[in-house]
Amino acid sequence: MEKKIYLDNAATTKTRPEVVEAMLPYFSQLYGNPSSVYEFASQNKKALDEARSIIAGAIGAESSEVYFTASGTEADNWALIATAEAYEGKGKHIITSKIEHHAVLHTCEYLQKKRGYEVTYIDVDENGIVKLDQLEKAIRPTTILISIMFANNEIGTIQPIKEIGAIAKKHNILFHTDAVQAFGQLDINVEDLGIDMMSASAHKLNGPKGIGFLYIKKGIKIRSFIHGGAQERGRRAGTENVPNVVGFGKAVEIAMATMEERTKKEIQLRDYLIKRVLAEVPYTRLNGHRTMRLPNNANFSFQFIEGESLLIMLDMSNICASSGSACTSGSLDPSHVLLAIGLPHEIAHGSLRLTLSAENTFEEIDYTVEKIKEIVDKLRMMSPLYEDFVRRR
Ligand SMILES: Cc1ncc(COP(=O)(O)O)c(C=O)c1O
Ligand code: FES
Repeated sequence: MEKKIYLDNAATTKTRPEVVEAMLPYFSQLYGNPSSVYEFASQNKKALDEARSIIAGAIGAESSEVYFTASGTEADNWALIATAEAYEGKGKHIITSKIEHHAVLHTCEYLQKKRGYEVTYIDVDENGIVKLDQLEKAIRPTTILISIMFANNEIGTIQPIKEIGAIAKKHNILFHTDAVQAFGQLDINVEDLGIDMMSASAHKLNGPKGIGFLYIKKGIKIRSFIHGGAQERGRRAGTENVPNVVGFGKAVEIAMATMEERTKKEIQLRDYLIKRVLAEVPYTRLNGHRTMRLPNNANFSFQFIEGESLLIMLDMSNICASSGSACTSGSLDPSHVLLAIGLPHEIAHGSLRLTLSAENTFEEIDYTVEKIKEIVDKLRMMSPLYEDFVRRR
């Protein structure tokens, strides 16, 4: 098979042709600065407003509560750092989980090490669900923020967001969620779920790279993050990336219109893949929750092998996959998420993340399963651990 089989949609997705088309005029003909007063530039201002309104509508928010950022990472940094600064008077304690993306974890470490904050990292159970009793017990009078991701980027586990929102509200604490993987895959209504702040990113839902947003509920006292001009209601300065914002709006419009049909297809492909791999590859486990998981995520651990070797050999078979999150796949440390769900180091190392799209086919899944079987067999034959296991059996 010559064609690439792309099974890494949690890392990024293909920008849809309709999105590219919507963006193009804003590079060429419509290049005005949205802050300028003349008629020519007002079209840019209008385009920003339209995209903001589409995005706000998609999460049950008002346009004035959506702030564009350069990435999901920036939105996470903003939510955490600016809340820390604005609520310092109340206290310096933050609660998060052990399985957050590094955009949250490394920002928490920064606040701990450089700014004197205390951070509690809540455990998850074997399926990756945050322990709610532990979360509630961790709350102190000085707690200013709970930040728990909507759905995990590695194992796909979806958190009980509504329950977490209710706990935060009961204790009068702000609740931020990193919904970078969830937005476009799951129904989200910030009001119903009790979310005060939410991060998202366009390139995970067939939009362009380098554009995200932070939802900040009306009335929340949160500081500006980038200082300068009056863009984004004075809270995030810098001339807006109009083409990217337009592309984000278009991607969200399409994602919302296609969500039901698209995720139904993804779930069929995902469940077929999971069923075949678990049935046909011995000494294999599925990581993450069986049902409370993103429609397109499958994450396996294969005993006695190295995930890195598996990835390289899949690549030679034209299959794009990942062994963890994109930025850590270059490192040899096992994933913090797989360790947090209780996997021993050697099993965490033998993991593979396959994240599908509705454009994948059953034929591609069949080919992938055959390749996995072949490669896992080959790697096990070369593994001293496997040899040892077989001898002792
Ligand atoms: C859960 C989660 N948060 C944050 C990010 C970062 O988003 P961005 O790539 O837009 O910076 C990612 C992307 O890998 C993610 O999966
Ligand atoms: S920094 Fe992105 S996954 Fe770690």
